[in-house]
Amino acid sequence: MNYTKHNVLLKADGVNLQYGDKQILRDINFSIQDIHRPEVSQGQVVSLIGRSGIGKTQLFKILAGLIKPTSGIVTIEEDQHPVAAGEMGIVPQHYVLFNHRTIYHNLKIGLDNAAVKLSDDEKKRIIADYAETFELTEHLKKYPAQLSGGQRQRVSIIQQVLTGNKFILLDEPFSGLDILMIDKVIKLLLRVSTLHEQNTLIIVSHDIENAAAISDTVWILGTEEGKPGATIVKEYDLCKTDLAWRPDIHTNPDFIKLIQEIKQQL
Ligand SMILES: Nc1ncnc2c1ncn2[C@@H]1O[C@H](COP(=O)(O)OP(=O)(O)OP(=O)(O)O)[C@@H](O)[C@H]1O
Repeated sequence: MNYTKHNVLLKADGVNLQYGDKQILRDINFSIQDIHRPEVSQGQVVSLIGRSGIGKTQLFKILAGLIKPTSGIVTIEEDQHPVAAGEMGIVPQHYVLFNHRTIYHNLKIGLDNAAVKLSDDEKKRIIADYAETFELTEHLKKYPAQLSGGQRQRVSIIQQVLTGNKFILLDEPFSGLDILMIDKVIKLLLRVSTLHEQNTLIIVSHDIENAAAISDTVWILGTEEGKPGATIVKEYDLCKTDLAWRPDIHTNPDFIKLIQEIKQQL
């Protein structure tokens, strides 16, 4: 498939994390580049995959600017400034919707936090549009407890899209969802990734198959013999191997082989 890679949008440079004398992350280096595809407004979707307890959540927090690494730096956007808390949309593992507010109000919180200030009428119209596009119109007056886990997850993702942040970090976005809901969340994420050229989704997960199926790049977080802490042990560029942006990916023999290969590394 035709594509080119341009400016660096995010870079992790020599990231180390230590708690006391315990090394959690070691020398993490990767960069996300702006992908261009002819006739598609194509954003970026990358996955950081690793087994439970390896340090994914710590890396997630560093990428989000929520904790500082012991050494190294994460820089973002064209001017490559150090990331600060609040610059990335965050969809945590246990989605944090406000339980005493309706879905409408939860989505409005996203717009209230947007850099662009909008009138209440404009907010109403935008929320109605998004709800329609993402099949949530009938739920706008409900409270989070009245929705299924998958529906809440989708609201949480849309809330972050509405903030206008181009970077959205998702911690285990498929966990606790049944297969149909995973499918809906995947469709939503793919949609979000093509809403804007620079939209960049960073998925942190141990769900290899679903994460890889929507990614253009997969990094494996693992350990190396004799060395403490987790690092990127392998990078898979799925654009290069023609396994990105394919609707039929789950049945593609090369993709199935890739999943087997990744599983052996975890
Ligand atoms: N504040 C802390 N002080 C010391 N060690 C910590 C602290 N927070 C996390 N750790 C350790 O860091 C390691 C990585 O934890 P992390 O939560 O990032 O793993 P994870 O890959 O996200 O796991 P899971 O998939 O189970 O959520 C664990 O060994 C954990 O015990």
